[in-house]
This record gives sequence, C-alpha cells and structure tokens, in this order.
Amino acid sequence: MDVRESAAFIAGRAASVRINHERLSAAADALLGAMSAVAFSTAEWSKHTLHPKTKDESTVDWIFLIDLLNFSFWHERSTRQRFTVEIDGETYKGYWTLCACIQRALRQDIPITSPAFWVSASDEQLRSAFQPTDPALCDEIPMLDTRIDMLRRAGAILVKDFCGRFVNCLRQAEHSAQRLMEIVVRHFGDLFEDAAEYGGRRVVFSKRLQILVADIWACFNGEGLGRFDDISTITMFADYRVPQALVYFGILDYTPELMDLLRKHESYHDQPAATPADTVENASNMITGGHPYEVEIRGCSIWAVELLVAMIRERIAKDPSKYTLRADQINPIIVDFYLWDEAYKNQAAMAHIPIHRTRSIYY
Ligand SMILES: Nc1nc2c(c(CN[C@H]3C=C[C@H](O)[C@@H]3O)cn2[C@@H]2O[C@H](COP(=O)(O)O)[C@@H](O)[C@H]2O)c(=O)[nH]1
Repeated sequence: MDVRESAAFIAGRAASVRINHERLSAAADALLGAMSAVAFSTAEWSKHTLHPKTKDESTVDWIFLIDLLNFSFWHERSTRQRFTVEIDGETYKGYWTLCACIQRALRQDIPITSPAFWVSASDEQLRSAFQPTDPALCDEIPMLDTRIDMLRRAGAILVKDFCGRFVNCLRQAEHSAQRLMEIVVRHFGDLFEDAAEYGGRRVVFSKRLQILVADIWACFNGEGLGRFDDISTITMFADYRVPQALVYFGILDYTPELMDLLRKHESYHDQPAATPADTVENASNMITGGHPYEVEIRGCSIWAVELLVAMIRERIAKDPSKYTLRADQINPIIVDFYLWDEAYKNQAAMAHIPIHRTRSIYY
C-alpha cells in the first residue's frame, strides 16, 4: 500500500480516532475562505524568516539537512527548560530551532549543510551546532546523539553515491516525486523509511520523505530543481502538530480514553523534574512507535486532509470566480502547510489539545 491507501485503510478501521464528517464541510469552507484571503501558495515557504531565500543548489543542501533531522522537537520532563535558540533577537522553539541552528552555524562559517563535513567533523564540532542559546537554562536539542549518527550515515551515503550533494540524487529523479522517494529509500533506507504494522498490513506514512519533496517543490515554486510532474501524489505529513490543529478545528475526534492518556502524558512532561532521576518515564504512559493510538492519529490525519482537499477543490470548481485560488493550486501539501503554520501561530489557543508524544526519528 502507498501512503494514501494506508491512510484510507487506517481511517476505515480506527477505533480511537474518528474523522468528523459532519464538521468536514464547514471546515472546508473556513479553510478555503482563510487560504483564499491570503492567496496562500508555495510562495509562503520562502517568506519564513529562517528559510533560505536563494533558489539554488546550496538551498537544496539546506532542505536535505532540515528534512533529515526534521523530527521530535517536543520537550520531555527535565530539570531544565525546553531547547530554545535565540537569533536576531527572536527566540525559537520546535522545528524553528533546527532552522535557527543551521542559520547560526552558517554565520559562524561552519559548513553545516555539507555532507563532507558531516563525515569529517568531530563529535564536538557537530554537537556544538545544536546547543541552546543558554545551556545553563535549557536542554540541548532532543535526540542529539541520534541526530549526529544520522548525519554521519547520510553524509557517507551522499559522498559515496551522489558526489557529496543531494542535488545529484534529485536530478536522477527526473522531476518525479515518486521516483525521488524510491531513490532515497533505496540508498538511505531507514534514515527516511517510516512505516508500521496495523490490522495485519504494512502501512506507510513516509513523513520526512514526503516533506523533503514538498519543501523542495514549495521553495522553488514548482519550477527548475523544484519541478515535480507528479506532486499531487504527495499527501499530508503525519507529524504531531497538524493532528492537534485537526482536533482543534473539530475535524478529528479522539475517544475520551485517548484524550485522557495524551493529557496525562503532557502534564507529566510539563512538570519540571526535581532531580535527573525524576525523569524516568512512566512506561504505561508512553505511546510507543507503532502503537495503534499513534498509527490511528497519523493515518486519520492524512485521510482527513485528503477529504478536505477534495471538498475545497469541489467548491472552487463550482464557482471559480469567487476565489483567488485555482483548484489546481490546492493539494494536500498546501493545506498541510497552512494548517501547520496556523497551529504554530495559535499555540496558546490550541494548548488545551494535547499532542501525542512518541519519541521517533520519523516525525
Ligand atoms: N505536517 C507538517 N509537519 C511539519 C511541518 C514542519 C515545518 N514546515 C515548514 C515548511 C513549510 C511550512 O509552511 C512550515 O513553515 C515541521 N513539521 C513537523 O512538526 C513537528 C514540529 O512541531 P513543533 O514542535 O511545534 O515545531 C515535527 O514533527 C516536524 O517534523 C509542516 O509544514 N507540516
């Protein structure tokens, strides 16, 4: 099964997560109105302060690095505060800390986007690139050892198979998203694969694989190095932030048991630990990778966005003159990016909806 088929399969069987079909139609109207009001498009990608502005091979290097490490930023119970990075007077959390770390390293002339550097640098050099602005107050980036190991493995593969640059892998795909993902899985394997067993079947999410394609496509506005003739085959990216937005907008419903577990887990991690020993995770709280709860949250999120995209396209097709967006400008990537940016901007309003905290290199 591919990602879309996996999502439909999961949504058809999910016991703890439900797509609220009654709410879908109203949500599609609201989303279309909001996205149309700002003419939300791929151009938004480059507008983010910490995203690169040039559309060239060095930006492809930047995107590969970001989407190799684009996972698991949530803070777990600790004697120190969550990982934050300050740059140009702004303090960043979550995904944006990764972008800030890269920006900071490049300004210090550390070649952090160079695969040759990932292979040759000392552990100390790589670790120093992912430190908080205030190490006395904050933890370092979550899973730092794992991230460094992934950099070294991916760097070795890029040097061996692609002359040290991901753009050479991108060119081999000849403007096909599916072909690029096949090449990446063939060469990088579990560094990007993202699947689980559910209902006796192997279901795939391929979250970082798909967002790698989507970030290149959006950054280049679908042209040149970012042209993908089959971009519409890419789905929403099954992370832990967009599900929160989907629940907030009433598009997804969790059972009371699942919501209670997520809330308990969240309050456990939000409480500062008195001592390092006090951070032993209460295993019964953990939603481990591959647990039905995790699979159903991720699968139903993908499928809900598929249904939303179909409804939004239908509305535009009925009355194109009413909207600034054309039906062919709406796809799961654009809806995902919009929902993710909304979730990031409205963290306070969404704070009562817990995220699911599964430590994972996949999202
Ligand atoms: N579905 C989806 N997941 C996304 C992104 C992004 C950032 N994309 C940027 C590029 C274009 C967009 O407009 C965004 O500006 C990160 N993530 C995931 O979120 C989680 C981090 O959350 P928090 O801890 O709150 O920062 C983590 O799993 C990370 O992998 C996205 O776009 N979609």
